[in-house]
Amino acid sequence: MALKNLQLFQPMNSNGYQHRQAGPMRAPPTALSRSLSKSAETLIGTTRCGKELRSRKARSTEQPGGAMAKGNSSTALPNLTNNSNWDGDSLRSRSRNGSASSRAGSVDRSTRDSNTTLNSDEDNINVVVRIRPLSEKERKSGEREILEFPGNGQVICHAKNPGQRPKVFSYNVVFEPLATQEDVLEYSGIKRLLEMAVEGFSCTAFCYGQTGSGKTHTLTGPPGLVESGASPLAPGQGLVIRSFVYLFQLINERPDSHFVLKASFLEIYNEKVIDLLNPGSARKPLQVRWSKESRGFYVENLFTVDCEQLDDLFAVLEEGMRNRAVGAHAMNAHSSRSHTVLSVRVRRELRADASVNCSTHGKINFVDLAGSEMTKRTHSTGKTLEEANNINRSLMVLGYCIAQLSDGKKRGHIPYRDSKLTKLLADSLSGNGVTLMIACIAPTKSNLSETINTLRYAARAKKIKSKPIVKMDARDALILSLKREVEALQAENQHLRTALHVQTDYSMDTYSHRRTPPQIEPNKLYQLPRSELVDLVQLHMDENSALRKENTELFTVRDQLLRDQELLSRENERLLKKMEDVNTMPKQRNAREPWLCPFSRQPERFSRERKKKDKKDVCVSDRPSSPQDPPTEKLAPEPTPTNPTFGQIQPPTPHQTTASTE
Ligand SMILES: Nc1ncnc2c1ncn2[C@@H]1O[C@H](COP(=O)(O)OP(=O)(O)OP(=O)(O)O)[C@@H](O)[C@H]1O
Repeated sequence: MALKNLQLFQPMNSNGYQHRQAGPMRAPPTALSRSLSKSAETLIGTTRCGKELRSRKARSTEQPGGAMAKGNSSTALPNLTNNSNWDGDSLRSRSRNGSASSRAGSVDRSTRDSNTTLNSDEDNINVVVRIRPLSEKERKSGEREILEFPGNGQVICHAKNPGQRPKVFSYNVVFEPLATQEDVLEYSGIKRLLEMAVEGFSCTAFCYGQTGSGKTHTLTGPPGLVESGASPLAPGQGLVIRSFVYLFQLINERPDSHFVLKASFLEIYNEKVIDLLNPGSARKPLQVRWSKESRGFYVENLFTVDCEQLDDLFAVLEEGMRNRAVGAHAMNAHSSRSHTVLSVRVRRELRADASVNCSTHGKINFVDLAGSEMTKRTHSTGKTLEEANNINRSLMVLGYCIAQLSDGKKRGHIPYRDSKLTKLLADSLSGNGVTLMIACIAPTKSNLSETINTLRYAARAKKIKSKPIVKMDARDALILSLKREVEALQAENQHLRTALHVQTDYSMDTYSHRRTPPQIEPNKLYQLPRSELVDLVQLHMDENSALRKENTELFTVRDQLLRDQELLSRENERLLKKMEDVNTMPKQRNAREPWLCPFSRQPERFSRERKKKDKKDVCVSDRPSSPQDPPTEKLAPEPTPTNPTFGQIQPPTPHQTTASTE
């Protein structure tokens, strides 16, 4: 009924979002339970960022796990399948090895979108694949390409030996080597993630793949581009900068809401979490802790930066990129030696209706994973070897978590706690978040086994299901949902009353003594003392249950009336049928055989007399009936109505009809 259909936000309704009931109201946390971040003053000078960024640094008031102050409540969410960005069959290509001549031919979108199989409650992780072009080094050494893209989101890996069968994988979208950075923004589904982050969802985009496969290139462009301060519209700029531009575009399109953006940037280097916005000279690691309140992991004392303008986000990215650990090895001269997580929290304060303001807490994470590497091939030794081992270990744990999560039936313990990376990605992988995985691969024969590993990894991740939820303050959610429910019930009851012609009026009937909640001025809700707030909630709840009761009563009346109507219409039909039968009979016979007239009161008596006569007729009949006799026409059986008007007119039996004609 009304409650089931209740949605907290209009935009969500239109997208078919589902409602998850607000949890019980919780008391705001104490200041101590919030995570603290270092004050701006103590940090100036420790970072190499420009003045602009420093001026934005502020003490964070955010709660562990993402929500800013107060408890969280949730509302469920939309299906990635509906993403309008995913239209474009013209982009499908049948090119081989990226030989597509047109730009349009460089993106391959599956028409068999796996998400279409999902029900509205659950969403799958969206997985796309990007294949980098041959590097100069590979070209010079005459490396062979072994990937084929037949379209429909498929990637075919040809085996090293001609006798072996090729392996076929399929994904939502495949970006062939000629795909541009802009293509990735348009067709990867990242725009949808950003829209959802603005609506209050927790979203994550992460790049996975072997070392040198193009993860960092996809997220931030070629080495040094971001740090050089190049224009955000430069063709090489990666997904992060492009997403920032789109995020601000979304924000500017919503003048009815007030947005607060906060960004943080960290890296996990050798299993230590380092704040990239404030690494300090000693690069002191931060602790990853579990928050009972938000039921998630968070990084203690992580620095956050208020970002009022687009430039602030650029500055955060630039600063973090300068501070992240990069090294060289045989397979990549600018190899990331750590996993990085850039988070932008989006707090949206919107006026839900005339009297209630509420806020949502969305988030978008960009995760650049360090590449898995075969230490033999990268010739890693010493420090690089230690880094590689840590990278591989954490990726192995991530792989294990993905395998467990994707195995819907046998889901057992998920070892998030086994690495810092999985602790921080737990939220995105496990349930409440919306996740995009960009699997990056190299096209060459020498990378075949790593490529197959990545594609398998991605195929497994594609099976993970999640139920994204909007995070909003519990108190706001509760009041808002009660108000919406009251309105929906009132509208429904009014409709029923009109339909049933029931004359009830709130001012006149038993409902009139009920106290109705007062109209609270916009923006005043927060100023109400706690006792009044509790009273307000109580009033809404009372009104709600009274309306629900009335609703049930009205439905009972309506059901009874519907039943009566059904009986009447059945009787009507029966009578009409009889009328037709009568009209098709010859008139004379009707005159002689009054029991065929449905409106006569005589037939009952006649039929009893007739029965006696028939018995005699049977005795004097010419011959007994035989199985070869044509079947005699039967009249429709009578209904057995409960209505007393039924059953008074008995039609003649088939035998009587036959006898009368003889
Ligand atoms: N799509 C692409 N177009 C052009 N050049 C690319 C593309 N993808 C990757 N490259 C180039 O390939 C090289 C390796 O890419 P990148 O550093 O992004 O790999 P990675 O997967 O991040 O490696 P690692 O895990 O070692 O950090 C870089 O010079 C990068 O510019």
